[in-house]
Amino acid sequence: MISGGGTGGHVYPAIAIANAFKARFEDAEILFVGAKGKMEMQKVPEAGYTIKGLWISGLQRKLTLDNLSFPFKVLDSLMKSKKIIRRFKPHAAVGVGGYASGPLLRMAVKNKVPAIVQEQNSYAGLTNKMLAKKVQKICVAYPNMDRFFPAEKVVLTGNPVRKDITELADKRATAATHFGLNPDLPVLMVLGGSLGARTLNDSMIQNIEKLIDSNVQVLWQCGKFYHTEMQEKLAKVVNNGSVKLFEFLKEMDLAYAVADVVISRAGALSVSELSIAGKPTIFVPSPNVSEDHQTKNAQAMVESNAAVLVKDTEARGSLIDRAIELLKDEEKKAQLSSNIKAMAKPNAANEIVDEILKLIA
Ligand SMILES: CC(=O)N[C@H]1[C@@H](OP(=O)(O)OP(=O)(O)OC[C@H]2O[C@@H](n3ccc(=O)[nH]c3=O)[C@H](O)[C@@H]2O)O[C@H](CO)[C@@H](O)[C@@H]1O
Repeated sequence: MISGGGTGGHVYPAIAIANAFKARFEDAEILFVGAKGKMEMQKVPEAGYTIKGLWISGLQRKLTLDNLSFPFKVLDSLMKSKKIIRRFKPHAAVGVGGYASGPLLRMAVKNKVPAIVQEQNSYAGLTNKMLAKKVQKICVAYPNMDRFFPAEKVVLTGNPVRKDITELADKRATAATHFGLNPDLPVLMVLGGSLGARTLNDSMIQNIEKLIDSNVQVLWQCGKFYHTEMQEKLAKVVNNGSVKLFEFLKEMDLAYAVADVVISRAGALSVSELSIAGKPTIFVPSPNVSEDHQTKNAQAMVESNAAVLVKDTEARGSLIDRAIELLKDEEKKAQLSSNIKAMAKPNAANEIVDEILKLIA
């Protein structure tokens, strides 16, 4: 049983673990448990798995009507989790962070189901911190996570990444055809995390003409909340077809394969995937996340000269110029590519499956 979600940064590692488990045990039965109305309720069935939804959300920092219903939601989710666990009788439960994994994993532990959590970030999330005392193992992606978790439970596996993203060699030509790009001209990919990023979108709109004049082609993922607005704004500037706007990229492997330089938020999974893909990257960490954890995620890369960091507050001014400069600098691109690749942990999903199997045994 695998539980969690809310954003791509939780959902895709969950799917990667399920796929790695299925690859070893074809007949394994896997059930996902997510939060009603959240991204996992759509993405998990698309990946071929069954998911059940709990009525659960986060606690808001200010007093809202939603907060009044929070205790009821927790109680309802705990009861529903208990029922789901009793019916499905899992051999193990894995929590990937996000609202639903709290009640599900608590109930799993209470019902003596071996339990693991997977923490994607260099700064531990609230749900995982609460579960840490109860579960048997905590699979992490960054060193020194015993600041948050009992040291004897921590295993450094890296973040589980979808298999197609670990196999990019020879996909560039197919990818260029797929996106309608000229394989001989440079490609910039702009990635705002699973939900899109206002700063990156504004920087793009302000600089479209500069990019086109520099012969740069762009794969620009703007996020579902910004799509209509960006489409309208893009229609007003001259676009010779070399700027491709997407609400959400389904074929991330192809997008990574064709990108020469990437501008990205520093969500944990983006960082892990870009490392595996070996892409020269400019990270613009989101300032809107707890404890500024995206800056911490990106910092590890920057300290190893494996990526460039531009602060969110400075992005509107200089980001696109720096990307154009980097696209032209072959030496710097090669150096960043080889250094970021050295940080990759492409076997994480399999190592997590090993940990699950040890617990079951
Ligand atoms: C705003 C916010 O709360 N962000 C958090 C969220 O990130 P968020 O979900 O935004 O970002 P991540 O970078 O961790 O993961 C994004 C995932 O979505 C996929 N993807 C993205 C765009 C797209 O068009 N298509 C696509 O498939 C990526 O390939 C990746 O697998 O969870 C991460 C992991 O806990 C945290 O580090 C982030 O700080």
